Amino acid sequence: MRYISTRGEAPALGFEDVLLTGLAPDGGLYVPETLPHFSLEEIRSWRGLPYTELAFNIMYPFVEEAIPEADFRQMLDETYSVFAHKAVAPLVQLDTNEWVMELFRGPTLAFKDFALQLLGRLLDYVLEKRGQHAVILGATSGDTGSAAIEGCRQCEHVDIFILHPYERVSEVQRRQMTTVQGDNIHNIAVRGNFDDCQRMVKESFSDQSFLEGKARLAAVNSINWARIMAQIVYYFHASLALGGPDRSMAFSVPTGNFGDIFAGYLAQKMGLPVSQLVIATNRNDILHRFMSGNKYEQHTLEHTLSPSMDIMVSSNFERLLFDLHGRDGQAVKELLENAAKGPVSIADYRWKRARKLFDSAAVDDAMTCATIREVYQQNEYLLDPHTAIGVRAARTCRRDEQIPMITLGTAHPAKFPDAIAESGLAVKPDLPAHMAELFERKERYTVLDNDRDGVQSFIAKHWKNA
Ligand SMILES: Cc1ncc(COP(=O)(O)O)c(C=O)c1O
Ligand SMILES: N[C@@H](CCOP(=O)(O)O)C(=O)O
Repeated sequence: MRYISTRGEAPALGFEDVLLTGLAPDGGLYVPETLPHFSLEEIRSWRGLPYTELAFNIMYPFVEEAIPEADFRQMLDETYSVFAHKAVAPLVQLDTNEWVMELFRGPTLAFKDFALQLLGRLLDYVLEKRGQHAVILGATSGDTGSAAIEGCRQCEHVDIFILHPYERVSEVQRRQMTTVQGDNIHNIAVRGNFDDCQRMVKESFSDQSFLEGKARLAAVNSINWARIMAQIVYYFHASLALGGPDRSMAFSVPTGNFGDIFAGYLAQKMGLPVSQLVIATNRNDILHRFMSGNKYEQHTLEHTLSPSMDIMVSSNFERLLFDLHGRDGQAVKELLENAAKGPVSIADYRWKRARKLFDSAAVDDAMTCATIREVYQQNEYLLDPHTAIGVRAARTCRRDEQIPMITLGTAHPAKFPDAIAESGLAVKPDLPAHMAELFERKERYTVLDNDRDGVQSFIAKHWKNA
């Protein structure tokens, strides 16, 4: 399997190099040159398999040239054994043909654990094999950071630097990152927003000279193909649990960086019958405005009750644009260069092709709270604000009541007690036992200005072998 860049100018790479490279040198994102395709018969034969077996069947074609079967199986066993539910991603029914898939039963209580528990193991495996050390640099709006730290903290061959927007993540999210002790773990609160953090990360990958050639950067954000790969699996898992592939499914996906929903799009391309994908955004609704009106235009980023989705420059949207433009990297490059200067549209027939599968809705804070209340009153089931946006968008955009609609439950409500309080419910979601003392643990982080050079100097000074 070879991987090519969405900007068309970087050399194609194999899995190991894609894993370690993160962002392509031409600024693009790597995607597989061709996707594996599974027949309905083959998918049907996976019914009832444990999650790890399913994960192996779906992911192995992407990694087989780099990792022997037994080693990959072992990594998957270790990865999914840390989840608190036997089903790994259990489904909860809200109504007839309406479900939430709980993706927050991993150690840091968000869907990021599915990929980052695996990514840590993959990185360690490959770095060990090559005798190399890497400096992990990631940006987080709250959840990727803690999942990356948890997934990579045991890795012998990495230092981890995570940038989060200062005072723009929930207190639980911040403490999940800043209370993990370790000489190789560095949390930086940037006086800016998530887009600023993500921009710094991408610019640092493009020019790594600040590390003076002594180390290479590795990515934990969904710019790293391995993140997307692991997120494809749970679409198959949900479908198989509800009668797929003999019936089609619809998914509603709380969306920010477009990684999770892009994984759903790939699942469909790999043979899973998916009839609808709903892009569910908060007030930072650039993707909804594009999907509903073919206008891609950046607005000022706003702070909402769903902070993990406070994202305007949505990385993985580039991967979809690449497909919509017939995999013409030059066209994507020009489009994104223009998008940085002002509003852009794509050819109408390309946009209409996207609309066959995708719908979208933007949900504001008041509606998020109303949905948390509504579902709690109907089902005694507490949604986190991101999942609530998914449920509201699912109910708004549903095309066919006969088709199961599955909202991805992306985070545990205990991560966002302020949003739950704001919804007016008198319930306080408890943190699980392993996080019971979170508020007593000592925090360690550094606040830096929104200045790339300052952040890079900090990294250059603090990584282990600097
Ligand atoms: C809880 C939660 N929900 C939804 C999202 C959006 O996912 P994506 O960025 O893959 O679109 C994120 C972060 O990205 C998140 O942390
Ligand atoms: N919501 C994310 C933002 C980063 O997204 P990623 O999927 O590209 O890592 C977060 O919680 O950090």
